[in-house]
Amino acid sequence: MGDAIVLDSHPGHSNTCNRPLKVGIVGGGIAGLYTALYLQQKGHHVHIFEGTDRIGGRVHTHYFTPDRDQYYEAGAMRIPKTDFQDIFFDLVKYINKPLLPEKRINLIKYVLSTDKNLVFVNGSLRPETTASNTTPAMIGWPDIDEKHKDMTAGALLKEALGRLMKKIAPPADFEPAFKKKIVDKWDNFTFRYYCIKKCRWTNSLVDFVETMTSQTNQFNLSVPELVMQSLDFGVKEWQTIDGGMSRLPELMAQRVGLENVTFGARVTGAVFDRVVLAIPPAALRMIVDRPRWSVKKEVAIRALHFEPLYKMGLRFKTRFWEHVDPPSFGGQSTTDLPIRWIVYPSNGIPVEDEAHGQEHDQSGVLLVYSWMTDATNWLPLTPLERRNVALNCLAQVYNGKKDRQGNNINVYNLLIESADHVWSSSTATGDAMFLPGQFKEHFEVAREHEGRIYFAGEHLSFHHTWIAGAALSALKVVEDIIGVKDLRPLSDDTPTHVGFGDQPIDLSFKFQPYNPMYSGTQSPSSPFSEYMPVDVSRDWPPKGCKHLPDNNNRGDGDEKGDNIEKNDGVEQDKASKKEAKAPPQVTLQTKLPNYLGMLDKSALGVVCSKNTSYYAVGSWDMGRVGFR
Ligand SMILES: Cc1cc2nc3c(=O)[nH]c(=O)nc-3n(C[C@H](O)[C@H](O)[C@H](O)COP(=O)(O)OP(=O)(O)OC[C@H]3O[C@@H](n4cnc5c(N)ncnc54)[C@H](O)[C@@H]3O)c2cc1C
Repeated sequence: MGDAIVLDSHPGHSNTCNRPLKVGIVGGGIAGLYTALYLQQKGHHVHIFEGTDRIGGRVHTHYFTPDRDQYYEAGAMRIPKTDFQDIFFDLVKYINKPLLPEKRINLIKYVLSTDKNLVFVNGSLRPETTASNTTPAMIGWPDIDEKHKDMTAGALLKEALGRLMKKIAPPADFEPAFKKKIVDKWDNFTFRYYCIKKCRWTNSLVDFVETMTSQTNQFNLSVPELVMQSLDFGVKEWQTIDGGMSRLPELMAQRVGLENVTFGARVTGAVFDRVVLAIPPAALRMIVDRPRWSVKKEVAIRALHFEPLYKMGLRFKTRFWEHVDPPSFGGQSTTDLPIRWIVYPSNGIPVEDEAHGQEHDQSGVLLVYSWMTDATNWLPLTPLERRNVALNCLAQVYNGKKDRQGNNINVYNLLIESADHVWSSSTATGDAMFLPGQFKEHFEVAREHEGRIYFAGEHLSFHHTWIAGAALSALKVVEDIIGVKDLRPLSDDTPTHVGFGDQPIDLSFKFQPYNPMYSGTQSPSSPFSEYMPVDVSRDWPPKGCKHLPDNNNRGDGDEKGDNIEKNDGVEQDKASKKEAKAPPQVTLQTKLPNYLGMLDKSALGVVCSKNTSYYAVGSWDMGRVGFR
């Protein structure tokens, strides 16, 4: 790798590195992609290893059909227009800038709530009220004193959070004020404790406000967590991406270059030179073949708390929620049923004169959304049971409601199909939401790098639970890697490329021996195979790559493995242990095509048996990916 000169003269974008770095990034969510884009823009070489066959992580639009508006957001779906989210809006500008107008990301209005949305609590529909305008008296909530019984849930929450919010409101500088006035003072306490101790509420009043404004047990999170979350939810203007939020990570990946992304590469060991682990703690914990870090770091990785999240999208023959009285054009209905929230799509809302005129009989998708304990409850059910529960709940809410022709709404008859995502079963398990003590004890240590290993992900930002948080954590990682403070986020005024010239990257892949335990596991058949139809069983090395002759290269079929690290990460059965002396290592020179993610087991098996007759691997078995 040759020397290079600093080329960046853009203010705030100076680069103290004098050579292009080769950075491996584990995780193709927003944090990994943002890190990759920024480092590339600075002239560094990146390669993303994504464990699944899909880019975007928790930004995940499920498309039922390719037709317009026939999708639901299984992950992120809405962005508040606040200063904290500037990094998101800037990123959209950055991505859009070089694109043709018809390819650009189009932000549309997202309706958070309307006064027509329904409230279904304590067994019946409350048509006269919205969730935040409901008082304990209206719905017969037990054990509420005279002073509070006619106060709305919204006003009560404002009362509780108001004095805390004031301490961090502008002109105060958010981060120092948040640390000093909120974290230092209140981090060891739950928000429930704060409401009881400071606001003199009863537990029953806390339960009422939590039921109407959030979901079960959220108020047992730390005070700073509730403050942080309320900051962003307190605004009126919201936006979403027309055509689905997944458009953002997909376009980011295209900009990074699909040849720089390997799919189906669940990393299980880390032997990197310089690497960014842009994965949630639950996934990091499962990388067992890695260095042990300080006690505090290890505790932080174990402890940082994630809450489960659950969403189901249901596609119906009509957008019946827009036809009933009162109609819901966007926003969400609040229930205390297992589904908790019914979220109506903000995309595809008919324009006003149409809405009041003709009947809309086009199909549409709504989603049900549970958080925390309410999300956990879906876990033990089968997909069919989950759909039955969701339909039963929707039927209770829409019982007796009629469409414009006067027909009863029958959700069972109207359903076309459904899909859901139990985030507790994914590598992320949900979203970061901190318990008492975690901002103070774990947050800073969790985001510090360990030598040349860096950590990114939404949980490592003050604004966790947001896409913006993931991007902010990535920005910090880039600052740490290149040794520059206060980098400006990517935006439409970011220079397209500040490089060190076109340097080839040497990538070195070590393949684990085939583990019979995994036989029969599904092959990560990548949707990208059409772009790169390389069959390495016939064409080795793949076009554009060549073996690099070096000491570590086991491309010669030598099964002694003299210069190769012994495989210690994967359990093998006795038979294969006898034969397997060491894993083969194949060193390739770039521009490396993105071939690993699309190969099936047999193809890779052939490659490896060409090198040694003992090994067969599938890309999901690829335990170690190394950068030299
Ligand atoms: C249901 C839900 C609703 C949300 N709503 C919103 C919203 O409305 N607005 C908003 O701004 N944010 C929202 N969020 C939060 C937002 O989606 C996340 O904060 C953000 O996308 C997280 O990005 P990340 O890169 O930190 O993590 P992730 O998106 O989780 O990315 C991590 C990636 O790493 C991969 N990976 C894990 N382990 C390995 C391994 N060993 N090897 C290789 N790859 C691995 C994963 O497959 C994944 O692709 C929501 C999240 C959820 C789940």
